[in-house]
Amino acid sequence: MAAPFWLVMGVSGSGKSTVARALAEHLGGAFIEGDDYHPRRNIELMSQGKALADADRWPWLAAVAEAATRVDTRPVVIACSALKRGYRDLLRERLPGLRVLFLQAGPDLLHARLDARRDHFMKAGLLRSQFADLEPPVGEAGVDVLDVSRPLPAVVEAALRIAG
Ligand SMILES: Nc1ncnc2c1ncn2[C@@H]1O[C@H](COP(=O)(O)OP(=O)(O)OP(=O)(O)O)[C@@H](O)[C@H]1O
Ligand SMILES: O=C(O)[C@H](O)[C@@H](O)[C@H](O)[C@H](O)CO
Repeated sequence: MAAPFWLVMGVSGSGKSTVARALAEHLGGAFIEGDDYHPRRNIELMSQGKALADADRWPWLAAVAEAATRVDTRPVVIACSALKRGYRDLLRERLPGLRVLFLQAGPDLLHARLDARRDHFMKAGLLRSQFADLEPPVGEAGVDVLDVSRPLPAVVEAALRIAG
């Protein structure tokens, strides 16, 4: 049976929004942009170049999960950093059958992509803290790893192959 929920996760600049949106479109599902569910204070912190702490993230993750359950369409494809194991466990608990796509690339490449990105509150300076917080999901149930150092069409094609 097709998975009802997909989490596209990784550090800032790994391509979560881009890949999740493309995947949702190809699967005929709904797309949820995790960033839309941050409390305003979180956006302010990140805009000031300050990393979020666990306490800032829990209410956000709960809001993302709730938004996903409110959507009627399936599958629901969610772009959300979900950097730590505990964050993913919260999402798994609330979104049964959740499949995870982990977008992986090195800091230098992602730094360059963030530097080139315009009009976004999240700047490349926070990348170091993102990698420091990252607990790769490798070995957790229902996880696939995508090498996103490749050009976008190849990444999307690989994501579609995984999603069937
Ligand atoms: N495979 C790729 N090759 C080249 N550029 C890419 C690729 N994937 C994404 N990008 C570009 O990298 C930038 C970051 O992508 P995107 O905004 O989707 O990442 P994100 O993980 O959602 O970031 P954030 O968490 O900060 O919102 C964008 O400008 C996007 O167009
Ligand atoms: O978990 C976090 O540190 C943050 O929430 C970020 O990852 C942002 O949501 C996003 O990735 C930036 O656009």
